[in-house]
Amino acid sequence: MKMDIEEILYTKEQISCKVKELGQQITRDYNGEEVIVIGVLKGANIFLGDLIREINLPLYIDFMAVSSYGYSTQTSGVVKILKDLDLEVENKHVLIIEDIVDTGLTLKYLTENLRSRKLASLKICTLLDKPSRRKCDLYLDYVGFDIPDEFIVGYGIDYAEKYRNLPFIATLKPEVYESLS
Ligand SMILES: O=P(O)(O)OC[C@H]1O[C@H](OP(=O)(O)OP(=O)(O)O)[C@H](O)[C@@H]1O
Ligand code: HPA
Ligand SMILES: [Mg+2]
Repeated sequence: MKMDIEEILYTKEQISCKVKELGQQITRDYNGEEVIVIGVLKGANIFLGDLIREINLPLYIDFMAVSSYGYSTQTSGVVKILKDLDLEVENKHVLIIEDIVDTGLTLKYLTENLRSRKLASLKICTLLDKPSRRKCDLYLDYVGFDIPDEFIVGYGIDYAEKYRNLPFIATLKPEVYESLS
């Protein structure tokens, strides 16, 4: 996989430092309240695993699976719920954990869906934000890094389901996309 990498944007150490910072900020802001974190599968899985161990609050974990990118670098724009929550979220503080916000369409859909469930509060935490690509209005409560308009992989994030296990965040060489498209 190493030979597919063009540039490392964030190393394992830089990610770990940012995850600690986010965890501390979330711990302070919720002030001892119980929180349900919702990971958006599959991309957020690794970030969620690291982040929750930096959050010192009574915490419950659930997951939702939605998909819009499939095997492409372009969103289909159509978001489908593939797996819904197991936990009851009415009157609960809910924190959505995402790996990356790009067009924002995935989270726009998810937040609208969750808001109808009478939560006590709803916030979003994303490790990466690509604001230049946004196609809708979306407020992000916690953001790790703002990134430029480049397709990235690693630390849970895939291209055609590959590269999720890279411990860093990186761009791929152009020929990798050509060979898979
Ligand atoms: O802001 P958007 O343009 O909607 O893109 C962001 C979403 O796209 C990716 O997920 P994807 O649908 O590829 O599924 P995955 O998490 O299983 O990789 C990523 O993990 C975010 O959930
Ligand atoms: O930059 C990206 N990389 C991988 N998956 C994605 N889904 C949205 N943006 C991206
Ligand atoms: Mg993906």
